Amino acid sequence: MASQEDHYTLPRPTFDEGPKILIVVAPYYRQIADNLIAGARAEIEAAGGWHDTAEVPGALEIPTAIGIAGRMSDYDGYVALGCVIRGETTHYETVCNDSSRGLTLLGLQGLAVGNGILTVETMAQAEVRADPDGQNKGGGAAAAALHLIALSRKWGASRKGVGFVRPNDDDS
Ligand SMILES: Nc1c(NC[C@H](O)[C@H](O)[C@H](O)CO)[nH]c(=O)[nH]c1=O
Ligand SMILES: CC(=O)[C@@H](O)COP(=O)(O)O
Repeated sequence: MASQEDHYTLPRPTFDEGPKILIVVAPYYRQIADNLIAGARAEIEAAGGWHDTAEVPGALEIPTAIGIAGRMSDYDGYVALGCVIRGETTHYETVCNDSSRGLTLLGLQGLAVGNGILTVETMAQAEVRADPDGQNKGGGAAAAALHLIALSRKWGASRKGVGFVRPNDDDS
């Protein structure tokens, strides 16, 4: 099995104007969430960006919250953070699959979304992946959003994204 250290990481993008990013986090496991948030914030700040943070009860609510923010605000991108740990039933599959699919659909609608929702079997697996000095999945999710924002700007999209029209868009 390939180790996490083996994969390639794109160079951090640069911006003339620091992007404004909303972090939406489900602190179902508080300490895990706090580590994911720390990693994401550090990555956004290193790129010269700004961040706000919103909490939702669980991973299933993250896509809905980002969808609401996408219609009601003008963030350049979004970072989804959470931790789903398998229990006794099949609910794990629902939470994992529906949260990730919801984020993918939002991306296909034109939002720049990085997915940092951990889907793991044990708390130990979550801890090493959330640790900013470990696998830093929160930082990785923020980096993904930053790269998508940079591509949007490179290809000429307005700050309001492409295709995700808000009711109050002045250029809609
Ligand atoms: N088991 C986990 C959940 N479950 C809760 C759901 O995400 C959702 O909030 C509930 O079904 C109400 O809609 N959420 C996590 O983030 N992590 C879990 O391990
Ligand atoms: C991922 C979940 O929803 C899970 O933690 C719920 O636990 P259970 O499957 O034992 O009800």
